[in-house]
Amino acid sequence: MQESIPVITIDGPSGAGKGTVARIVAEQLGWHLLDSGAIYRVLAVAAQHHNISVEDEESLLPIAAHLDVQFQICSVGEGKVILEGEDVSNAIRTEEIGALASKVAAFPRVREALLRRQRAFKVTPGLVADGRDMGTIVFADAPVKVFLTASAEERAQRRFNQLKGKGFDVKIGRLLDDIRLRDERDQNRKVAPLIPAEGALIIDSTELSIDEVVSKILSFCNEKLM
Ligand SMILES: Nc1ncnc2c1ncn2[C@@H]1O[C@H](COP(=O)(O)OP(=O)(O)OP(=O)(O)O)[C@@H](O)[C@H]1O
Ligand SMILES: Nc1ccn([C@@H]2O[C@H](COP(=O)(O)O)[C@@H](O)[C@H]2O)c(=O)n1
Repeated sequence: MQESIPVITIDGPSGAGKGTVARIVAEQLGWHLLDSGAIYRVLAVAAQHHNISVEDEESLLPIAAHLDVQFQICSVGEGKVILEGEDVSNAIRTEEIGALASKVAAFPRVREALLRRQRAFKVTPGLVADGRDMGTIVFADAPVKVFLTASAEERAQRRFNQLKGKGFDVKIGRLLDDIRLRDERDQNRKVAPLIPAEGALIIDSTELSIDEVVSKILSFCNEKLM
């Protein structure tokens, strides 16, 4: 029965550490993982491939409805994203694609078209889902909801370290501007804005290590699920 499958939702702004802690929590519990931002990023790349403007909701709809994407698990914590047969795992991780993703994500009908695909990740024994509206919309009935945040400066620094480590040529000032712009767009859009879900545990990770955040989430889970 689909209803009895537990879901932990982790929402929050870009660079707060959602993906990192979601992966660790999912590994520790042996549950499935949904990186919902990757779906919006893939849609932005697909729009580029098909020469469709990210401002054109009507033309984005058929691509969103029939997105030919596979999320392949290669080894623990490692996955490949395949769009129309092409490995786009690195291509979707740039800040440029993050910004385009937040534009396509502002369209209500695009979000609607991607709902079923996201909900299909809810399979036994459980799911850890990270994004912007996991606890408010996609899995509104989840028993455990977390809102993870950090200062914009800290998030820009983390993103800088992450992208540098992957060999991208990035500037911290530009990253901070991008993060602020994306926060603004995600928080103020008309549909599924980035806000904490009712009952969510709010964690400010500015001064916390990854392990400390994971431990807070696991304690909250124990409290809610036991
Ligand atoms: N508490 C923390 N302290 C220091 N670094 C962290 C912490 N949490 C995450 N990081 C690092 O910050 C970077 C960004 O984290 P992550 O990609 O998980 O963020 P995110 O919230 O999923 O971002 P996005 O929504 O844009 O995908 C990663 O390199 C990660 O290792
Ligand atoms: N549930 C979600 C997840 C993501 N988005 C939008 O996609 C952008 C990229 O997401 P990342 O988590 O990979 O950075 C993000 O800025 C959001 O606009 C969303 O709307 N809902």
